[in-house]
Amino acid sequence: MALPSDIINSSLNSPSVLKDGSKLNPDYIPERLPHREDKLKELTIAFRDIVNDPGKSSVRVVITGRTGTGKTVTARIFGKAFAEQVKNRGIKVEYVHVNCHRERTLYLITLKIAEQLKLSIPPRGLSSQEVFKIIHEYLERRNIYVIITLDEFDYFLNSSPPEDIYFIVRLYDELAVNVKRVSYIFIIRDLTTLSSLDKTVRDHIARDIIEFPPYKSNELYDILQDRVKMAFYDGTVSDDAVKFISDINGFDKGGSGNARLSIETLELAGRIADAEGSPIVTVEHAKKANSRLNEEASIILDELNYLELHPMLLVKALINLSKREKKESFPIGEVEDEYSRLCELLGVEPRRHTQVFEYMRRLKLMGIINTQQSGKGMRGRTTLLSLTFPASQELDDYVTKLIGALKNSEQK
Ligand SMILES: Nc1ncnc2c1ncn2[C@@H]1O[C@H](COP(=O)(O)OP(=O)(O)OP(=O)(O)O)[C@@H](O)[C@H]1O
Repeated sequence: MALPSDIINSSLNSPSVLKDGSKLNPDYIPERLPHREDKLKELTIAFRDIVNDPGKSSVRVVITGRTGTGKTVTARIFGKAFAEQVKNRGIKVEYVHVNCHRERTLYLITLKIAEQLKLSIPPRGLSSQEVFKIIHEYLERRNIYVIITLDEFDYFLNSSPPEDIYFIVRLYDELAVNVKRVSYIFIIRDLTTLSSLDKTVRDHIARDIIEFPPYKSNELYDILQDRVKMAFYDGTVSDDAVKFISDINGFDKGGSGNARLSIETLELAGRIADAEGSPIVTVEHAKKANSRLNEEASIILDELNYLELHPMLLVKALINLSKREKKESFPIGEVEDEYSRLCELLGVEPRRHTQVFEYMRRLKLMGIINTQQSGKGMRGRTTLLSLTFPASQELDDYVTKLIGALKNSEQK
């Protein structure tokens, strides 16, 4: 029988179909954007006043569309390329991208903007409004215009006090300046979020709406082929495998039209091929990857369907924390705080601690969460909670939808 060290060494040296897996990473920014060229054009037209009549207006564009339709990547590529191109025409534009789910408050968003502009802000004592003023003065001094993308802006709209929303979108009512240097791209997954806003605020956001439709199968095929070239060795991915993934996800063939999920399937197919020692990713590997990803999702979705409102809110609290903090497990107290915040947002009374405990026990039995005791490092010992599944955007959307339905049925 082989020694563990031999097994490890031979596996470390075993060949892989992947030449550069980082090109399949969700944060990787590709050079080309197949099938989003028209969106780059629309964005350029929307922002060209910055070049034609600098400082006259503050441009506002909303990008909307389902998950995985390229909203984030298109905004980033547009911002960078636009700044580069207008530089040749003598105009200084900086692009700033802030994720409102990660930066949860107006203050954190403002600091992030300053940080990306490489502007140092005193650590304490300033309000968001004051920081914004410093940012504007800096732009003025250097004659810079800035395009700020506020990604997952739905989250900011749903969780911020009205005065903060008002401030950020009606910026030029608050700042007494002649030259408007700040323009925005708002990325909003669900446009109905806007309907709850006051008209005077809404009109400052929804001036120009660019919709990103879910991808059709031939579009996913082109996107995947680009990634195959970048991430895999020549000739190691069969055309049938790519075709299978694009057909199963293509919106015109009943799929979700999600490029992220398609790329994730391609990557998993590659890893399965490696694990089986196959020099080629075949359609069988693609099928296995697809059913593995779907199986995981469907078992969890099934379980979630049976939850009542409050346990569901606990799941949502864990999803929020996992996405925000990029960690997996959280002390029970933190989960309860996030849960209480969600209850407040929804206008429902949070359950008492003992009841929450009972829900957690049940969620554990259902296989939805894991619990473990923290090590001694933390103050005393505490229970750490984690989800048994990745906090993907699809799941987040699904849970949010179920919460909405449960809340409505409670009110009836
Ligand atoms: N047209 C495209 N060409 C190449 N890659 C793409 C394209 N569209 C999307 N992608 C890739 O698909 C993944 C998801 O895209 P992105 O994060 O931009 O979607 P999104 O619409 O912002 O999703 P979400 O609403 O979930 O945040 C990323 O890895 C991105 O690089």
